Amino acid sequence: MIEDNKPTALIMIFGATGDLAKRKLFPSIYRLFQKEQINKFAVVGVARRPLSNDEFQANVKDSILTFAGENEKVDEFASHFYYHSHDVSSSESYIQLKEIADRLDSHYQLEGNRIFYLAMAPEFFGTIAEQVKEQGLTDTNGYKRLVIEKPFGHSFESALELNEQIRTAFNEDEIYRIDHYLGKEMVQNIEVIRFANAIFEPLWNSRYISNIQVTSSETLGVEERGRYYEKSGALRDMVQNHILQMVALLAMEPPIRLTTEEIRSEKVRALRSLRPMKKDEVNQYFVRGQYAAGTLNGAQVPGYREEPMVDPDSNTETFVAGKLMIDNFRWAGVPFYIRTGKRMDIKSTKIVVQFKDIPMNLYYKTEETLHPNLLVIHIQPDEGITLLLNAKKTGTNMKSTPVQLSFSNKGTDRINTPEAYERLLYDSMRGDATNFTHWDEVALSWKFVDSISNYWESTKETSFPNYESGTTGPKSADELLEKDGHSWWPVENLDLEGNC
Ligand SMILES: NC(=O)C1=CN([C@@H]2O[C@H](COP(=O)(O)OP(=O)(O)OC[C@H]3O[C@@H](n4cnc5c(N)ncnc54)[C@H](OP(=O)(O)O)[C@@H]3O)[C@@H](O)[C@H]2O)C=CC1
Ligand SMILES: O=C1O[C@H](COP(=O)(O)O)[C@@H](O)[C@H](O)[C@H]1O
Repeated sequence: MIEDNKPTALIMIFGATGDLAKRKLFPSIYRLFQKEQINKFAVVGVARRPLSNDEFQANVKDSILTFAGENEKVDEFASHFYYHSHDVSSSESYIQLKEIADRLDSHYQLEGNRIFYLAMAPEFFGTIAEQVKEQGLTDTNGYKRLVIEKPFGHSFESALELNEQIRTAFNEDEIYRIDHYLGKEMVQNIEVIRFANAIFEPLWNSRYISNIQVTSSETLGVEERGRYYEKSGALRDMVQNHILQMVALLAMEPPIRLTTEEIRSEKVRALRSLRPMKKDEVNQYFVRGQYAAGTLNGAQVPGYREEPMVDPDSNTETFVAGKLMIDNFRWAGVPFYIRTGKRMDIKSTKIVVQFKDIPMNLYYKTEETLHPNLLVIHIQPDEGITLLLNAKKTGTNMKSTPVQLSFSNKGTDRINTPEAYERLLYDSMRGDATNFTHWDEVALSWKFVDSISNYWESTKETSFPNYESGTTGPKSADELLEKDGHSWWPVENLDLEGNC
């Protein structure tokens, strides 16, 4: 059941001295506090390094000033934070953690509600879940919920093993698997655009849609995460989770009700319809890339193989482009093209829905430039929607020109737009699991991705590095669409300022 009143909870953050806690979690809890969406709460930070409560509170304040950009009531906010130095692999200190939790529960009247937020390396996820149960931290009168960060496994097998471990302590409806893309405003908007507009849903199928393109490009390189990324690559890091989640939202059937269960079950059905690939078909549907040195924003940047903790002969992909086919009645024959990569020319996530030309266009096609109708969903950094239509060119004799109808979130209340983590934390406190991934979605996504990664790992890509930093990726990504008579819509030109 979703609680609508101000939720109360004791939030235990495992990994409270880490990067995620500092950059995302503390500022998000602060914003909920500042907006008075929560008032009865306490946070226990857990990590190994020795810190007093005062030192930890000072770190929290520092994070708010740096990443939330405000300091109103920051002392009062930080006073809700406590610290417990604890090695999560040792069972003894969970007993002290339980004592702290029980004390804070009664001090702040938290009704026994507990959130266990795992902001740590994934190898600890299973142990923590088992220990909090064994040491009695989950024996509480209120709710107990596990919020778990990515990566959720490395393959279907490892994800299954992890899932079985955490299920010994938490039921599926108590597990909140974070996919931060599901907290983004415009990702949440996909359903509304589709299902609240009479003009789209009737056209949302293979009769009217030519292809759908999902691009998530980054300018950042692998930074300090070489150790993790070497074992992950772009396929596991971005496609298995964020990109397939966006595809599921675009492809799913309308749910019969807007409940967590119904929405998830439609997403699962869409993921089940993904066309599986045999080994010898992978190259037909997917291409991979790895960045070389290049120039980005005027500065010289190193290639992937020169990054710290990266093998100088690495076979890891930093770019993926693929063609997904969804073999069901609605989508038969419509390719969903996806691409994502690091060190590309711009930071941008966009969805472009390209509609088919209508026969009338033969009549109006007076110029080679006649534009197909496009619906562009701008996920980030700009947020909004653009619809590209054709209209009469002023003063000419029935010549057409593309025109845009644009909506930008910037113009409304962007300042108050909650960040992804803020929404997701709030949802987990309210018991709304809609924007978290269910095990069935995770399992299907891994099975799909495994068929590609197993093949890629067994074959050395001799062309690596195959794209320069600061570009749109390897040529093979363009060729993938050219084979079908399509091409990528250039995301940098499909902006909300009217350029196309
Ligand atoms: N950073 C980000 O932006 C994102 C991170 N994530 C995920 O979030 C998780 C955390 O990432 P991030 O914050 O970057 O990682 P960090 O390496 O910055 O932080 C790791 C944390 O774990 C603690 N820790 C490590 N070993 C132990 C141990 N044995 N017992 C107790 N505490 C321990 C560390 O503190 P200490 O050394 O004091 O013990 C530190 O607080 C990962 O799963 C990552 O994939 C997901 C998306 C984005
Ligand atoms: O999960 C991840 O996402 C980020 C990209 O997130 P965004 O919100 O900035 O688009 C990516 O950089 C990172 O490698 C990956 O682990």
